[in-house]
Amino acid sequence: MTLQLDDLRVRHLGECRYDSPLAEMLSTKQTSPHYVAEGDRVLLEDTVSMLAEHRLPPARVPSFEGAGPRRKIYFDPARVTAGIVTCGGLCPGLNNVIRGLVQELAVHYKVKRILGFRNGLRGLTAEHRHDTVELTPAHVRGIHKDGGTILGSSRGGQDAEEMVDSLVLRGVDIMFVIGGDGGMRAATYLSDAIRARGLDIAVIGVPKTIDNDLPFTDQSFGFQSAFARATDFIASVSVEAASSPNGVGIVKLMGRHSGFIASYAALAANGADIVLIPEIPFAFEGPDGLLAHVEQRVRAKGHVVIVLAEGAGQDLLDQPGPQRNGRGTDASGNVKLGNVGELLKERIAAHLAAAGLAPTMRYIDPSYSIRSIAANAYDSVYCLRLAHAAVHAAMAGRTAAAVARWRRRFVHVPLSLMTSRRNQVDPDGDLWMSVLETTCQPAAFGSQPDREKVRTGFC
Ligand SMILES: Nc1ncnc2c1ncn2[C@@H]1O[C@H](COP(=O)(O)OP(=O)(O)OP(=O)(O)O)[C@@H](O)[C@H]1O
Ligand SMILES: O=P(O)(O)OC[C@H]1O[C@](O)(CO)[C@@H](O)[C@@H]1O
Ligand SMILES: [Mg+2]
Repeated sequence: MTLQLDDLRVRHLGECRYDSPLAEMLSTKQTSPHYVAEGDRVLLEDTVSMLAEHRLPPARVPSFEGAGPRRKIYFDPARVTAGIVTCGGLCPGLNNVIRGLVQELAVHYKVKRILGFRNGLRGLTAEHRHDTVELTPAHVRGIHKDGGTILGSSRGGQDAEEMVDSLVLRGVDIMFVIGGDGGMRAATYLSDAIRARGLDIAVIGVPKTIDNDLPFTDQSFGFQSAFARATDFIASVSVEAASSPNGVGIVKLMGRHSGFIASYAALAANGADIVLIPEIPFAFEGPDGLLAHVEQRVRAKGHVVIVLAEGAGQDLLDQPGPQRNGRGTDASGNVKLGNVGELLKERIAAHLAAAGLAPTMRYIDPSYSIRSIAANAYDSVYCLRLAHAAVHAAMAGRTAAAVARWRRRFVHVPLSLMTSRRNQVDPDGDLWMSVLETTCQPAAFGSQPDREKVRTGFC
């Protein structure tokens, strides 16, 4: 199914009748390479051939509504209450987004009441709906220097109707949901339940996750900070491996079912011999299997460095059964991953010993170390600008939408699209080509069962 222009339209709560306090700032604004004027749109596709396939005039090809302040807004700032919640795994930049939201709401729109709901969407259940914190610029002044989230986060499913009751009881007009695929899914259910009740409450998602597994955004915030931190561990394990006879350095990195952190960290560290990601299955055995390649690298250079995405090789661990992997799911329904790092260590150590290359194994699993840090400079700016875009969207009455950066422009993406599929590394894309060019590893290790085609199109 090819996306059409109407698939990318964002819902508006109604006519914007109030003058925006930022209207004066907009008087001279027009579209340029550095600004998307009100009413203009950002193309979904950015190559001549992809655009030509539509055989449509520019105004009809799929495009996103540009983000940014509007001259007229839907809500009366003097009477608005905003709510903020952070959900799912921690991610560098969460506090930066909270700070940006509060600053833009309070300072520029003069919104007087901003409620922080605690510990993820459980903070919107009947049990916790009154345990909120009033957020003011003074309260959030220095939080951007800290990792984590001052509001707390959690996993688990909550009832949409119960959450809507909380918004009504607390008088919330705008709800900002900062979350990953799960959080965006929850925001979708929340806005659906609000619409079914005919309520005038805007729900705006701010996509978040170190995994970068969200579609329709160039990168999710926190991803750059996480993979930058991961390069430190790759550097350490490379030193250990290079300083030991038949050294084998392995770093296992987060990313769930997407291999972006492993791919980018390996490219940034630029010293890995092998990168293993969930999107590309691998076999241990056989003349072109992984073990033969590891042995060849150890014989050639005396050591080997492997960057392993935590979601790689799950098929080698999976047992048949209802959850496919037999390990069940977490409170949010995410499949629990098996420890492919342990399997890799065992198989490589045994193979090299049998080949007469007694190995020195060095294994690092940074785990939470790459996501509990503060945002780096890039993500700090990105988070602040996403927060500004989210406030402008909400005040202009947009809802059931996320703010995202798409081809360098800030845009509004319907939540239904944000949850339509998982963003994964395209085995036929240029990122993976760069990894192969850097590691000189083969495109595949061992004879592959038919690889589950990674859905990398727009839909
Ligand atoms: N299928 C779902 N239906 C309703 N709500 C959901 C669903 N999945 C997740 N949620 C809600 O979203 C919250 C966050 O989801 P999850 O724990 O999967 O993390 P996430 O938002 O995907 O972030 P990350 O991927 O960075 O960990 C959950 O606590 C739950 O409240
Ligand atoms: O926070 P938990 O429940 O330990 O889950 C860890 C998962 O969360 C993430 O950090 C973000 O989704 C994944 O990369 C990782 O697999
Ligand atoms: Mg997720």
